[in-house]
Amino acid sequence: MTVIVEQPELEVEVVEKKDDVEENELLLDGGFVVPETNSFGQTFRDYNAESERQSSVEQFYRTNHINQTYDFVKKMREEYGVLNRVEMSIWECCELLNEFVDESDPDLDEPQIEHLLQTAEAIRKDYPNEDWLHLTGLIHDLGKVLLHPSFGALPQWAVVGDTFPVGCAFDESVVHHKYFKENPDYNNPAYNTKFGVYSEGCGLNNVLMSWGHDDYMYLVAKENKSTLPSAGLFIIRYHSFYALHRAGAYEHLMNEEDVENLKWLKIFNKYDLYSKSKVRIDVEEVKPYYLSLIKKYFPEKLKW
Ligand SMILES: O[C@H]1[C@H](O)[C@@H](O)[C@H](O)[C@@H](O)[C@H]1O
Ligand SMILES: [Fe+2]
Ligand SMILES: [Fe+2]
Repeated sequence: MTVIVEQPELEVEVVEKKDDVEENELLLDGGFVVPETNSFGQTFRDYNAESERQSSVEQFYRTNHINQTYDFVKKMREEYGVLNRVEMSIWECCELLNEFVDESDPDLDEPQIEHLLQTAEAIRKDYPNEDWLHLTGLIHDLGKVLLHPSFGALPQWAVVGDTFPVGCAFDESVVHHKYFKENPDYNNPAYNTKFGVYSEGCGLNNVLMSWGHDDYMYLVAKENKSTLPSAGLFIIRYHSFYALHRAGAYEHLMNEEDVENLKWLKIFNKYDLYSKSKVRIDVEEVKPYYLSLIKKYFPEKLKW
């Protein structure tokens, strides 16, 4: 049986700068006001700025870059792709994330559930009609449950942080690129050329990405037959792929569908990144709305 899922239309709107917006804030499409500083008062994603998190974030990336090899990713995809660990609903999973703080994130030290709700609510304000995008905001980081003991308590380097393809050369634009020199694939001629094991336009679906919460959550959504549109699944799967959506690297691996979906990912990224703040959302107040979306796009219980 073929299920045809309607693709959302992308309307690009140019928004005039409002008078009441302060000079140091940037207005982007959708009307979202991008703050200049993160919850520590520093510029976003500045991996070299001296801050209380700088050195631990750098250590995080060192371990991540050394250990994310082609063989490691293959093994993890096989092991976790079978989804035989836990049965639970999407909301139960959101609650599980309450106890984790992401060690790779220079901008936020709040529990993850705060970040999920902040992202979803910020999108909802600017794109009230795209309910699939609100839900995508809510669930995009749920793959971080891999940190939980019932998922084997994976180390942070195998769960969070920016992602990148394995099986071809690591692009210079990947954060803390220098640490790849200690990755065994770095000197492997099968994996260290521009295309490596891939070919021009092969499509990201055929590219192995470093293992973490993105690809895992994509597998969960797909295997449990979520009816989210392909742009939603794409966002979940590649939202940490900053080398692509920020720096434009690896475009030679994309196919036409990727090019379309990337437009939505770029929109999504602003909300994912810039909604990080100390502003608290009242969980109980927004919960009924998100439960209704979960019901629309997911089965009651999912295999994880
Ligand atoms: O530190 C962050 C965090 O782990 C996010 O969830 C991930 O999507 C980002 O790409 C990463 O840089
Ligand atoms: Fe993420
Ligand atoms: Fe996120």
